[in-house]
Amino acid sequence: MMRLDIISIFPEYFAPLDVSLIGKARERGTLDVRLHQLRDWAHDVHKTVDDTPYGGGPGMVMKPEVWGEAIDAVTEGGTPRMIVPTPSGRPFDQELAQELAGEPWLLFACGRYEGIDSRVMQEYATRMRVDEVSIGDYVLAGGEVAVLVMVEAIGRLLPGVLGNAQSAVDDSFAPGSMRNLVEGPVYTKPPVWRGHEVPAVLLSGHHGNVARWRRDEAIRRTVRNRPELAAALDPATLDKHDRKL
Ligand SMILES: COC(=O)c1ccnc(N)c1
Repeated sequence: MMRLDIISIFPEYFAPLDVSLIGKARERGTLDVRLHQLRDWAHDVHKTVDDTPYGGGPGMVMKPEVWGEAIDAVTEGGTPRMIVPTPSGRPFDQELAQELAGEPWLLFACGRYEGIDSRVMQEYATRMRVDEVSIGDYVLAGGEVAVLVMVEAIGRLLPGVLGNAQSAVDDSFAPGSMRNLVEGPVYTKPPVWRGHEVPAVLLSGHHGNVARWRRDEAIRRTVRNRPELAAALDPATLDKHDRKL
């Protein structure tokens, strides 16, 4: 059972976690998701959670006192792994998703505005693992959508969540045989659709040829769409493939 705590001023953003895979994992008791309204720990009449940045500049910064009270209350002295979504964080990737899927307890701190006062991360790093994590090189209005992305990527890796555990192994970027590779094209019935035929090898029933064709297509697509990943591929793999390109 993994426990997920999410602190946000927009907990309603997380309604989607009640549906589909994550919803089923919660029903099954694989995931224990707890949502918290940050403003519950802001005591002034306006429940203020932000203020102007020291040093000047645009936007607002979230106050350390409010976050400190919220995290203390939510963690009750325990030590979850704390994740703070931010554009300036370490890149979230399949490898980090796999790593986080192995954690018993995650705490997501959703920042809005220009971010959370940096002393909050400093304070909690003294007693738990704190990672600032980015889901890509673009800026959002708040961390909530990033948490939805991470929770879905992590949740589908938990035992019993995916119908077929094998599909997580074959995922694009998955550690092992798909490392630094994206998946190739997929097909289903009918065998011909508007004159477009499914590649014959996939109908051949020859598993060895199918596996080789899939790997070649994965390399081909990686070279085309993600040259920087293809550059990291074992040259022997590419070399064998290139002769066919
Ligand atoms: C406020 O949070 C963000 O804008 C954010 C969080 C995580 N990844 C990003 N690329 C942006």
